[in-house]
Amino acid sequence: MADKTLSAEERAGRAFPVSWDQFHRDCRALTWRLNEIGPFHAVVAITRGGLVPAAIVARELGVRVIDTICIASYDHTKQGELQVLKGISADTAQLGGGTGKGLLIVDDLVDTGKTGRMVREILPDAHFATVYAKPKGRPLVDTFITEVSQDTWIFFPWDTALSFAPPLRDGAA
Ligand SMILES: O=P(O)(O)OC[C@H]1O[C@H](OP(=O)(O)OP(=O)(O)O)[C@H](O)[C@@H]1O
Ligand SMILES: O=c1[nH]c(=O)c2nc[nH]c2[nH]1
Ligand SMILES: [Mg+2]
Repeated sequence: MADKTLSAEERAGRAFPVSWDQFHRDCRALTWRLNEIGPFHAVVAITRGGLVPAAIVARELGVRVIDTICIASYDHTKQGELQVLKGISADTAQLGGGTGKGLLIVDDLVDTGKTGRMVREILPDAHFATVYAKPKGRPLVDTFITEVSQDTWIFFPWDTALSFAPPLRDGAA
């Protein structure tokens, strides 16, 4: 049984650090795929992690209508109850005909799929794209670029900073 005293990051065990450069390249690769599926009336970013890929994807696709759906679940690395803090605007809802048809939802990743499931309930006909996907969340995503194992924690460039790494012979992992 999973140890509830450990954070998701501690349970993950493995680390997958992503640089800005890598993230930008992965977002562009995602857009190549999405470009074959669109056009989309608007991009809906799941904040906050979806804001960065949404900006890059919208720029590449030439989409200028961008909205947000604001969901909070993880307090740093512990996932709690999902809270929708803000939904999409009436204008965006109208563009998607009420069910999200022709809208592109963007997030940085799916992990357990809890966030994605909630967004799918709100906009069932929207296209859901993430840059990274872990196996549990993968079935919820229409398009993604890289799958990482469930026991991996992805470190995004906006959550990290460059720091000194001791040489391997001094015991660094
Ligand atoms: O598939 P799940 O297990 O639901 O996890 C994925 C979600 O978790 C993270 O967001 P978080 O709630 O940490 O908020 P943030 O985007 O503001 O960092 C991430 O950006 C996804 O939105
Ligand atoms: O920065 C993050 N990395 C992850 O792997 C993850 N999973 C859920 N939420 C997450 N946030
Ligand atoms: Mg998020």
